[in-house]
Amino acid sequence: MQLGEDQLSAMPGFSGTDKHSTMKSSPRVSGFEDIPRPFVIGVGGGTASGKSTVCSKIMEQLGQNGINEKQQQVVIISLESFYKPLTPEQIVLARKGQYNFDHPAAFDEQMMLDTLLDLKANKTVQIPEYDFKNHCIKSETLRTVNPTDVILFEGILVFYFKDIRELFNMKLFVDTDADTRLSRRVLRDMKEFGRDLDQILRQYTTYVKPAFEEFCLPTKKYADVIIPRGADNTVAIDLIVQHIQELLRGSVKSNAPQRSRHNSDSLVSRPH
Ligand SMILES: Nc1ncnc2c1ncn2[C@@H]1O[C@H](COP(=O)(O)OP(=O)(O)O)[C@@H](O)[C@H]1O
Ligand SMILES: Nc1ccn([C@@H]2O[C@H](COP(=O)(O)O)[C@@H](O)[C@H]2O)c(=O)n1
Repeated sequence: MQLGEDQLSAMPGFSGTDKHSTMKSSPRVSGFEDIPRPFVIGVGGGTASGKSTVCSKIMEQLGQNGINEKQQQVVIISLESFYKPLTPEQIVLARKGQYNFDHPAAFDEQMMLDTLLDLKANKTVQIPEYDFKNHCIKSETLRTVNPTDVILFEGILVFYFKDIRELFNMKLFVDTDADTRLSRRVLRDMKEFGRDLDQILRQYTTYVKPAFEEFCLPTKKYADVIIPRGADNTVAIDLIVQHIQELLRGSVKSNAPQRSRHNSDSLVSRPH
């Protein structure tokens, strides 16, 4: 499904056309005709910087929360879905905080690339869901992701892999102070994953922090937009949401002739 004018104009903050004053208030910016669909946004940043929270806020402001997955026009995909499976020996190490989940080699780059290429080709894909408590993929659940308008792909190393980095149409880096990230990470790992403080701090100092400095932080230079303070930065999030809405407005127009659509996706004609 593609975002139609009706749905877009229902989005909070959408300042586009109405049926009587097409484009008068917000002229189409040249170049938007070529906006790809889906529009893929990479969201990088250190652990617990607020990547997921920023993505959720973007979804919410695009009016996408609480919508049936099949009808969602914006989806969030997380890098953790692409962790390589661990051997029994590695699981033992992981339980003691002695496995490096922050190294690029921990991820299945090929699977990530294939999945993103399929999504870019508007194919339906199945994505594993990750279980942080047990350090493995939830074998019983594969998430189906249908062709969509916007993909938010978030994770610590989304900009590390060149092939994947080049697939993004927009790159955001969530930049949150390291002390804040560590304190959030400790609370999250204890509350949500039932880990003990010793294990969390050992893993953080041995692997998480050095890998952040070696592999994640250097990718900040690829970002189009850096978001200081993460989800607290409502100004940045509002601007990004507005920009996505503008882009989608262009995309709706340019893709219309090639795609079948439902009546509810009615488009308002625009001057060229
Ligand atoms: N602005 C914020 N203020 C307070 N807590 C936050 C904020 N942003 C995120 N958190 C909390 O910090 C933890 C990590 O946030 P999350 O968005 O999952 O980060 P990431 O996806 O980068 O790992 C979560 O428990 C989340 O609820
Ligand atoms: N079994 C696992 C898998 C990953 N981690 C840590 O998760 C972090 C990445 O997720 P964020 O939401 O924080 O971006 C990464 O730093 C890994 O150390 C883990 O602890 N256990």
